[in-house]
Amino acid sequence: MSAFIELTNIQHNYHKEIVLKEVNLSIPRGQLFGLLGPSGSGKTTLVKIMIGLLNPTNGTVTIANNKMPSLKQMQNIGYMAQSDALYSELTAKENLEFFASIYGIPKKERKERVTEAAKIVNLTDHLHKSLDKYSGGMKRRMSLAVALLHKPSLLILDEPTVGIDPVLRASIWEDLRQLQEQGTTIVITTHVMDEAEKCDNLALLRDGYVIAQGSPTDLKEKSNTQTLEDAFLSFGKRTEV
Ligand SMILES: Nc1ncnc2c1ncn2[C@@H]1O[C@H](COP(=O)(O)OP(=O)(O)OP(=O)(O)O)[C@@H](O)[C@H]1O
Repeated sequence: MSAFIELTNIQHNYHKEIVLKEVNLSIPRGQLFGLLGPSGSGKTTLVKIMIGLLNPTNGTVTIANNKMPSLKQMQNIGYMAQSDALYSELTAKENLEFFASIYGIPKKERKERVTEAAKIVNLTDHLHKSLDKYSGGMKRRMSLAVALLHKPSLLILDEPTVGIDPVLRASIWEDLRQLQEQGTTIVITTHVMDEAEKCDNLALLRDGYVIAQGSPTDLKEKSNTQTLEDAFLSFGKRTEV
């Protein structure tokens, strides 16, 4: 059986800069999968290609055997970008209602979905505040709520916890685990090692290639290292010429 998300020979250039050289990746359904790589290694580019926001220069992406971009699959994806795309002059509730209408959630279901999404991210008591009165962490949680509104089967989160304090970060990870238990496949990008440790499987991205793939334990065992950071360095050395 093929994987839920399959990336084959992905290459991407921005003008003359080759950002992704040859990426092959298989992500099984139901996993919390991490893309780990240093800043500028192409993580955002790769997730944008994965969900059909960006056409790769070469290569193919399939999700549930549908070649991307597929409108059908895009409707099942929740995407949380690195920067919050929210309306600061509107309240949290108005933001959620607006995005619910954009997603095409039927009017009679909207109220319930808005309540549910706010509850998951613990913002129920702050729904009537306008977002210009939200802290950075609250805005990130609101972006997660927006990505969850239409109950996507695939959630793609681009560095969701950047700038978030450790307590909120732990609580977001609890939310993610709960969503995973409900059957959601989650792909997360990070360059933070302790977050990468929490993923079921990881792909290590460097210089436009996936230099290794496996569970955090596998990766440490295979590289005979004690930490993911050392594992990353060790796999990196093997690919150097
Ligand atoms: N729209 C664009 N036009 C031109 N170059 C781009 C564009 N977007 C990204 N790049 C370049 O592609 C490379 C990879 O960027 P990308 O944002 O995918 O990396 P990243 O791993 O997500 O980085 P970070 O962890 O800092 O967010 C960088 O060199 C970046 O400058």
